[in-house]
Amino acid sequence: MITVEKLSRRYGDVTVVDDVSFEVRPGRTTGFVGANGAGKTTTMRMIMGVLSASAGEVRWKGEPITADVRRSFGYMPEERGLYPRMNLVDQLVYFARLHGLDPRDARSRVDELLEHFDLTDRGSDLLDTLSLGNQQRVQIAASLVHRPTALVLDEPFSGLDPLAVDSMVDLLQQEAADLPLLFSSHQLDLVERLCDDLVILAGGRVVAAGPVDELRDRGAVRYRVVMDGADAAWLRDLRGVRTLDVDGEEALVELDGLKPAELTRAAFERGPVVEVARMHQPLSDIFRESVR
Ligand SMILES: Nc1ncnc2c1ncn2[C@@H]1O[C@H](COP(=O)(O)OP(=O)(O)OP(=O)(O)O)[C@@H](O)[C@H]1O
Repeated sequence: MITVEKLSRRYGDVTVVDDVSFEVRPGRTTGFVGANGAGKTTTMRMIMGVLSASAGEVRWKGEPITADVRRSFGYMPEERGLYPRMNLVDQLVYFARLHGLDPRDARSRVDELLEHFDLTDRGSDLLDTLSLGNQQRVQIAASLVHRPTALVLDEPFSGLDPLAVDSMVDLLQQEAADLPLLFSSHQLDLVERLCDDLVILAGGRVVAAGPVDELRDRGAVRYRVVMDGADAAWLRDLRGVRTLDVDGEEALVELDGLKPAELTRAAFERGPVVEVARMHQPLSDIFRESVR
């Protein structure tokens, strides 16, 4: 487990990361979200030791993190860092060797990853001849080449189409299922789909953190009512309900005194019903409310 404990970073008088604490647990995917400039990259750089902290510390399995432990992590930096004019095999072997794999092990690991990433036939191609999606796959492969103990990925999915995202997610789930995985992203739908835990940063501070399910449950419970061929506007006059939106046969409501079963009964009394469904609060709402 990676523990970030009261981490701060100042530039002159400006504090860009302010007393940030959270945990990244093994076997769990932790999403790191926040508006542009919230401090995500700065925090990740401090976790990786690329940038020193002004205060606070990073721990690994409860102990202060060391350079050796950091070397064992897989890191995908925001500025990337592969060599555009080097072929895939040579550069992945190079990274594996930098991490201490012997030549034979490095080569077999690279072959394994290229196969896994469906890039075997591109092994001798230069990186910059690959599509953006394939270059991102190589970036991920580079972060996995030394069989890391944890993964810290700065916007690994940016610029990818939905199918490329799905295939990257599959690969990560196969290769890194048991590892602590922290990744930053602006794609909230993706974060919602992938993450077990969430850390929301605003202005350098953690404004919400915890399991995604718990964060969702903290918000108001909403119900979607869909009538069959009848206007749903009657919900506006129902006592014990706050109507958030009505669109023809559909309405979104919050219960304000009424019980769920009473809402369902009231709907059936008004006419044919397609559904009365409890809605999870979307992550985008949690995000907006947290950073407000
Ligand atoms: N070397 C630096 N000197 C001064 N300020 C800096 C420096 N590096 C970063 N900052 C500032 O720190 C703040 C946090 O930046 P950071 O890149 O960590 O945010 P972020 O959440 O990763 O943003 P984005 O989503 O846009 O990548 C920003 O206001 C940025 O301008």
